[in-house]
Amino acid sequence: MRRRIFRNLKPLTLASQSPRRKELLANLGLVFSVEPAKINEPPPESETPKHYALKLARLKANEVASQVKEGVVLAADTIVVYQDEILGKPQNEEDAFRMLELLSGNKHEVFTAYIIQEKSAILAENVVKTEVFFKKLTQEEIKAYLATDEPWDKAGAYAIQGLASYMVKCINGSVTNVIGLPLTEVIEDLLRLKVITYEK
Ligand SMILES: Cc1cn([C@H]2C[C@H](O)[C@@H](COP(=O)(O)OP(=O)(O)OP(=O)(O)O)O2)c(=O)[nH]c1=O
Repeated sequence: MRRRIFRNLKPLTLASQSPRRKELLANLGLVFSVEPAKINEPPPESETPKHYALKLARLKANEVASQVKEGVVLAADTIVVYQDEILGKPQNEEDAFRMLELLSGNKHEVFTAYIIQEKSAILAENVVKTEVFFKKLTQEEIKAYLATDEPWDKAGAYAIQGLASYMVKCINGSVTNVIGLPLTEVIEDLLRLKVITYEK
């Protein structure tokens, strides 16, 4: 039995070090190479969260697209936003604790911006929003979670796909968007741009 819906019409490079993004695409049976973008993420300025995520995704896409010989590059950036405050990856334990205290018992937004680029031409760019509702967390619970290695490389200091899954009461929007790539939209764009097509 075949485990593949899509085949490539063009080579695809994922410009990401994120094991989650790689797994999300690999789960669909997509064929792609991985080339992490080596950029220093600048801190947010006065732009909106949506524009900040797009700015970072553009920087990543540009860096890798300038090096890739053939095909298209897919780059993305995910941020967590609580009442207009952008929560990136936590810097330290104190930072992670503060983030989880903000999210506790509240609604926040997760934005993932993605870019599909070929050489210097941006073929598609999009920002997708998901609303996430957290249960109330106790201090003891946050401490126990922070003792795991899960929060450190995640925006907002949690992983919906991991140990924090029980902390999420409900979401409004795409779950893969929270994990790092809004697959519905990304696949639609890759099909439209004829980077991939359906297997016969
Ligand atoms: C909120 C949330 C974020 N994340 C992850 C997705 C991203 O990997 C990370 C946000 O950081 P990003 O800066 O978007 O990505 P990255 O540094 O991991 O990889 P790269 O820049 O090379 O593409 O947080 C989860 O895995 N689960 C979650 O529930």
